[in-house]
Amino acid sequence: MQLTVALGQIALVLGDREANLATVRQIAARAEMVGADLLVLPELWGTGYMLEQAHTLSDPLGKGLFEEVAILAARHHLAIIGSLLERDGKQVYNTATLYDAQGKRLHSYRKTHLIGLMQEDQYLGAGQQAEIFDTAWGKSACAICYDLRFPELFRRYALAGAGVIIIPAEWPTVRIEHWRTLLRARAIENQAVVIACNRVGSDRANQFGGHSVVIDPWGNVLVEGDDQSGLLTASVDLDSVAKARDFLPVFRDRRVDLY
Ligand SMILES: O=C(O)CCC(=O)C(=O)O
Repeated sequence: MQLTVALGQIALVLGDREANLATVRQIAARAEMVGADLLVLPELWGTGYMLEQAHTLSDPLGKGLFEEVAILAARHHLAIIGSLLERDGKQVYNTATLYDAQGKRLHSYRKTHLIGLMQEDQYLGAGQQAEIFDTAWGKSACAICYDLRFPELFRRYALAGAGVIIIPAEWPTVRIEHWRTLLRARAIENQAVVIACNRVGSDRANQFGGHSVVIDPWGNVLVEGDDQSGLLTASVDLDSVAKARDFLPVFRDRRVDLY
């Protein structure tokens, strides 16, 4: 089975939900035109890192910007995933949601590793769940930006059967080589398709580096952006996951008696 992925590598306007939604509406229309099955958006695409206003800039699941994504998914007949500020009572989370091509929410994931370097831990709650989910293209999982530095999360997903791991991000230019290296490592070590969308542009503190990618289970980069905004597309062979895992059975060969 082939999956056509579109990566919406966009610049964001800090705290301006309407402007960012307008950009995403255009990107979703373009993703439909290129025949994408799945559109991936960056982390916190609605607001960027304006965390001191997280409460007022957030929405409960299913409302506000979450509802707008559901509408776009159904309108353009494609699945959409990206993260937004989610309000649940007094707490706010950095939450990635996957909507299917009918606009139904299939999964939500609250970022589990909050990055102190960007004050996330001061303003947001940490997710307490890391589960895989079923999609039209098979078992998949989600991680958000800083989560990429924690291989245990990805191994958990792979052992649970996920063959596709999707990562929305706001990764700064200054550490972009970590991003590129770790993404390939997560794909190779877990024999998984890794789909990662990073923003571009800048905010008060950082320049963001783009280099959104789709990587196959052998670590081949199927498409990679530069540091400019744009829509990137790739078609990925999902059968390659089972083939790689059969050919080189590293999960079987782990020494769980030692570690
Ligand atoms: O780990 C990094 O270097 C960047 C992570 C990050 O920017 C984030 O989680 O938002």
